[in-house]
Amino acid sequence: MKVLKFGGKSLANGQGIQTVVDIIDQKVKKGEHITVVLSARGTSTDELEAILEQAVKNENYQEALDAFKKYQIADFGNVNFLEEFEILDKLFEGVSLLGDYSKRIKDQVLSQGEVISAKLVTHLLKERGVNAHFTDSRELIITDGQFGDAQPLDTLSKENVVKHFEKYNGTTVNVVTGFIASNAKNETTTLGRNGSNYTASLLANYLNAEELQNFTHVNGIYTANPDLVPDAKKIERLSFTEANELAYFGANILHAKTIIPLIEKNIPLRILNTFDHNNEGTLITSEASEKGIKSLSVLENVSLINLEGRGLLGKVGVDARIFKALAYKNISVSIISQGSSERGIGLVVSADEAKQAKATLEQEFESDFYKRDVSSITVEKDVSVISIIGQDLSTFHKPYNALIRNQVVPLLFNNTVTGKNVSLVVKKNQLHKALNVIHGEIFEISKKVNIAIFGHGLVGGTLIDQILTSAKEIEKRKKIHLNIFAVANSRKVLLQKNGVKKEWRGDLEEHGVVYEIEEIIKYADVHHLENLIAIDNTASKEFTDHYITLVKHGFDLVSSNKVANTLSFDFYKELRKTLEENQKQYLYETNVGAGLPLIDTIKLLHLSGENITRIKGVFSGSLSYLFNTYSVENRKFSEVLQEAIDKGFTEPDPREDLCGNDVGRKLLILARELDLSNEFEDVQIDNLIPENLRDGDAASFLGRLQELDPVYEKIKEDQKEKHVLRYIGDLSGDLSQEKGVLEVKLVSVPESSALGQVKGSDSIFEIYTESYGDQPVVIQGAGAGAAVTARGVFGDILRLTEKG
Ligand SMILES: NC(=O)C1=CN([C@@H]2O[C@H](COP(=O)(O)OP(=O)(O)OC[C@H]3O[C@@H](n4cnc5c(N)ncnc54)[C@H](O)[C@@H]3O)[C@@H](O)[C@H]2O)C=CC1
Ligand SMILES: N[C@@H](CC=O)C(=O)O
Repeated sequence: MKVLKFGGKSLANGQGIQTVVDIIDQKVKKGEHITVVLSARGTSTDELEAILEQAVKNENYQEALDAFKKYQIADFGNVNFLEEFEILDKLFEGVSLLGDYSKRIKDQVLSQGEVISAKLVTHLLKERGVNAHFTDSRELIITDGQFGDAQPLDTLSKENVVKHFEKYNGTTVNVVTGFIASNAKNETTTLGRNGSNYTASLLANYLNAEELQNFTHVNGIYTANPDLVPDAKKIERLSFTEANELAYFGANILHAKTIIPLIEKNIPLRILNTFDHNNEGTLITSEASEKGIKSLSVLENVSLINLEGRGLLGKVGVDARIFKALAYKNISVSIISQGSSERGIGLVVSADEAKQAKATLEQEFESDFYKRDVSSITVEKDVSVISIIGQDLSTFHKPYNALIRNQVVPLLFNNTVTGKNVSLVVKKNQLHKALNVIHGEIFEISKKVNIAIFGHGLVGGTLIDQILTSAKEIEKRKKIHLNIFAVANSRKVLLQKNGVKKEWRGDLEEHGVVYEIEEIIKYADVHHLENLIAIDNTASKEFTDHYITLVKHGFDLVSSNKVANTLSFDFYKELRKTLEENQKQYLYETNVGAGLPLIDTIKLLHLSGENITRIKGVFSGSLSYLFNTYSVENRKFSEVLQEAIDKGFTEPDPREDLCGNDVGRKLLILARELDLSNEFEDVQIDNLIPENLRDGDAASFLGRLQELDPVYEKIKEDQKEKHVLRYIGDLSGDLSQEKGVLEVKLVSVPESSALGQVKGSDSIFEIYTESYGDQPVVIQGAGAGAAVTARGVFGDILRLTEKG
């Protein structure tokens, strides 16, 4: 036989109650032998309790009582609830007159909810032709006399149940009231909250059921509450021991006491969804899962009490006094943690008891305050407890580090030695983010990385498209979910917390809003977005002003923009200090050599103690293309320059390349990687723009490109034979000193030399070091272009996700 238990939400008016009847009917038709245990319908128990409170205060409860009755009758006018309604009328009237009620009376009131529920379902089943039998559990389950939370007397109860089921067996479906029972004097008692589940597991035990099916309104037990963690996954199988841990830590679908009768007889428990027939739910058996489960549970509405004092050190019995004083006031402590120095003790209590707990402790430690042994007792009101069940300390660093990276610093944490769980107290306003961060870290579910992209021109736009194209594959291979939640230009931003789609350009036009950087930060905060990365694909100085703010608000940074690394050395250091303080990263591999792995290589060589003595080469992709082509082809300088612009090799303002600033910046960035403290002003630059063309805006300059032609024709002609022009950067001098020599210049080199061999838009970097001697490490390849640069930025994003 299977025992089926239906909860309040399943039995609510409308779809619920009809579905419950359908489920039972179908099982009977299939020939299954079943027994049904029911809770009160909808929120009946809470409503009856509220009416009782109104009655005891002599308030007008009639309206609420009428609403309760109306709900119960609803479309079921032909079911007779007169007896139950009369009982309620009398009980409430009495309570109202007396201005008092006992737990005994309360049990009588609440029990009507289950009686009405079972009576109704029995009636509806009979209408369908099912041989249903209303079974009042008060005639079966006998308890001690403790009203409100009675304990079943097993031998007697079992005898009654077995006898009853012998009498009503075969095709009969017993529809049993959950939650309620009676004592030896035949008075109504109740089994406490979750009592209906308890009734169901007692029946399953007494009747040696093959399975207990608990029908709820959720698909089973999840790795975390899906309302708080959208990525939460259903757990297919659990062991009773694991379920017990979950039950203890607030997974209110289970309660420890309801599992014990099942464990005793090894009866599987399946948690099912009344409203989703196709779902197999979660199966709980005595078999331990191989890997051990992990799950997150949350205690909300708790407060953290902190007791501090130097004089507590080594004092005997402080904890005992805390517990005793609080126990005396019936205040339960869910977590206690104390430093080895015993100077501070933190304890978690229910939020509504925090004020009383503080007062109680202040009274208990009054003389210790006087002696200055205790200095303060404070309450942190808005906190929550997250318990990572199945977590031991060997791998706890992973979720913990992820929390810190996301700027969630737990106020307190503790673990059990054998129970394999770690609990963390966090500020309530960080709960949502903390849960999602931990969840992403401990489950083999994709870790979500939330990206804000600033600048969607050539590089930025290509990057967005590259990410959207590869996102699925990356998620499959690396379990990283790249979510672009913001795309901004200098005027507008498109904000989509679940990620922009391939139509982002049109969406930005249509739904983009004017913004300040603070609003993007706030958006990420309000939507609890974790693992934040801001990408700067602008060429803007103004945007770099936001870097420090972004880092302070938990963003890692990636930039193709070179400006931030070439502002004053003071800013350079301040940014790095802020990054360190906030444990954030800043990656900018594309700043020099676009997608080439240059910065990483130099960093590694330098960090490993390799003495870099000189770096020399063609640093600019656009100018490489310009001079490589112009040197060997019989074309006008202006024509080739326009081609470089059209191919997307130049800066947004091409004069930045031609005036040498772009190469100067790259050189300075490399110098600073070697710990040199040069400023931009230290770079000696050959400006390729003749003086008469330097003033004015970019558009007017582009209109006068032909004026460059005679200048460069002469330079080309003045070269030695078999020589070509190259615009190079050169970092030299004694690089062990504070500053190096940084030069950017146009040179004529033999076409057979390494520099002379460079083709297309390739950059070439010769890195001279002590160990490598005269033979430099050479890195060569495409040094400009939207696709390679965007790919380089993408690489930095992936590097960051791996560091996490
Ligand atoms: N093109 C290339 O080969 C390479 C470019 N880079 C760098 O990539 C960056 C982007 O270059 P492109 O895409 O070619 O430029 P672009 O001019 O095509 O795009 C720049 C974008 O930045 C936006 N923008 C400007 N100021 C902004 C602000 N304050 N806030 C938000 N958005 C702002 C503009 O609206 C535009 O969408 C530059 O810093 C460049 O130095 C780096 C390596 C190679
Ligand atoms: N304009 C730059 C682009 C890469 O940094 C270049 O030409 O190299």
